Formats: sequence, C-alpha cells, structure tokens
Amino acid sequence: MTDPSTSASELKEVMWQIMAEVGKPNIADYFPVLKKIDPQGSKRRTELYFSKMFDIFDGLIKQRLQLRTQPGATTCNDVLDAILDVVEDKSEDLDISLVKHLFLDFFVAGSETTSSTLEWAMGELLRNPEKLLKAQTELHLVIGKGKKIEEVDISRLPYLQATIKETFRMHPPIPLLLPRKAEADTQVGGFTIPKGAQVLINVWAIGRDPAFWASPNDFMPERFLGSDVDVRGQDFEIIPFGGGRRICPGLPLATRMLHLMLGSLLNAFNWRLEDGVTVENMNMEDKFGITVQRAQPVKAVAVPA
Ligand code: HEM
Repeated sequence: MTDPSTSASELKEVMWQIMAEVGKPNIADYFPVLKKIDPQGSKRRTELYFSKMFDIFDGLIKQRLQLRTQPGATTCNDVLDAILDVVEDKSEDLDISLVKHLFLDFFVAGSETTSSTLEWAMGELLRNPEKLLKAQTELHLVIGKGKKIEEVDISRLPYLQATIKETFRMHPPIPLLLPRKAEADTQVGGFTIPKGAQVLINVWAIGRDPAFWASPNDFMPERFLGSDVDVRGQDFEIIPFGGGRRICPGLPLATRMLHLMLGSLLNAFNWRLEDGVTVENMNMEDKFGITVQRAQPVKAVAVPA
C-alpha cells in the first residue's frame, strides 16, 4: 500500500464489486431459510470484498500510525488524522479496531453515491446545452467567471441548486433506498404490510411518477425554481437520502460537496462532448448495483473558461 494511486484504484475496484454484489437480487432475502446455504454465493463474495477493503484500510492506518510516531512528524490534517486523534484522546468510545469499519461505512456509503450524482449531473447538462449555459451564466454573474466557489455562495445559486435536485429526482443514486423491516402490521395506501416484511422504497419510480412530476423524463431544473421542495426527507416525492430516523447522515456533506464540485467544474471550464458523441446519440442508460451508475461514463473535454 505504498503507492497511493495503486491503493486508490484497487479501492475503487473493490468498492464497485461490493456495490454490484449488494445490489443484486438475492433469493435468500426472500426465503430467509436459505441464508445459511447462501445459494448464490453472495454472502461469500461480499465477505471476501469486505476483507479486501479491510486489508487496504489496515495498510493505510498502519502507515499513518508509523508516520505519526516519527520525530517532527507533521499532521496530514485529514479525516484519518482527525479520527486517530479521537482514538488517542480516549474521550470517545472509539477503539482503533473500529476505525477500519468506520472507513468502510464512509467509503461504501459516501463515494459512489456522490461521484455518480456528479457524473449524472454533468451528463444531463451536456445533453441539454441550454441548461448548461443557464447554470454557467448564473455562476459567471454571481461568482465571476473562473473564480473559486465557497460554501457560503451556494445559497446565492438557485439554478445550481435546482440542477442538483433535478439530478436527484431522475437519478437517485440508491434507487430502492436501503431495505427496511416493518415493525408492526401497517396499512399503506390500502395495502397491508405485515410485521417483519422487508420493505423497499422505489425512489427512482417516485421521481418519474407523472402523478407528481410534469414531463418526468425531461431534465428540467426550472421545476424547482421558486419551489420549497427539497431532498432533506420532508417532501416524499423526492427522497434520495431516505427519511426519518435512519436518513442518510452524510446528507449535509454530500450536498455541499456536490454543489461545490459541480459549480467549480462549470465555472472554471467550458465543456464539449468528444469521440463522436453528440447530444442526440449520448447513451443515458444506467448500470444497476445498489447504486445506479451510468452504463457508459461521461467523456467530455474541459476547455478553460
Ligand atoms: C449523493 C450522496 C448520497 C446519497 C444519495 C445517499 C443516500 C443514502 C440513503 C438512501 C441511505 C439509506 C437511508 C434510509 O434507509 O432511509 C443512506 C445511508 C447512509 N449514508 Fe448516505 N448517501 C449519500 C452520501 C453519503 C456520504 C457522503 C456519507 C458519509 C461520508 C454517507 C453515509 C451514510 C451512512 C453511514 C448511512 C447508513 C445510516 C444508517 O444505517 O443509519 N452517505 N445514504
């Protein structure tokens, strides 16, 4: 694990394997009696991927711990350093053996979700050049062409915010949220959900439901302008982060990162499609794991703005 680029690409590869594996329908989820037999080998493979991730994290943590003991060591001032500070401080109930589990949560829950949303946003904007121009014009007027965007600027960028919401509506990264279990017999919309039943919420279908959304298959950030509808779990027609007690704890981080990343890409560069891909023939199909990614990555050329 000495070469950071090797560990980064290995990590990405294993992470996608986990996403694909846990997103696959598993017969043992529907017939729990099969869980021990693991007929599809899904549990076996997932355990293997998890142990590969733990090996990568163990290497990085060990390396950092060694670095920290060296005389005159400077702090890296990153999340790992902050967590190791908490472990050494002993003020919280956080044991060093738990750090790799925490990182597994961060990486599995936080990276593909955020990066695939950014890619979908760029893909939709490239396919809708007039929306791309609107987003860039807002940025150029409010921030200044090519200038750095700060967190405080986000509230002054309604079109950018609407673009992120519209991306979440059409491409929620976790299309069925995470499985839940009914605590008691419950009535929903005239159906009885028996106690103990596994419940999956199809936010992808909700986001495309013509009962809630006009022209649901069209990318139209404008629908969110002047509207209070938000993705924070209160408006059930758009809940990409889930809702209630188990709503995604990464929501504030993810939304800040997305606005800053997309805003920066659009404000610093002009974009054009490459390799003969045009607005008309762009492939917008998705690839299903527990997160939904683009079947074909967006390939675009950045030209300094
Ligand atoms: C676009 C970005 C993201 C989306 C759309 C997203 C979505 C979700 C969803 C749908 C859930 C399940 C909620 C439910 O069952 O109701 C979840 C859980 C979770 N997310 Fe996120 N997430 C994102 C980014 C992040 C980030 C950046 C982190 C942390 C660094 C994170 C950490 C977690 C954790 C730890 C859970 C499990 C919470 C629990 O079981 O109580 N997520 N996320």
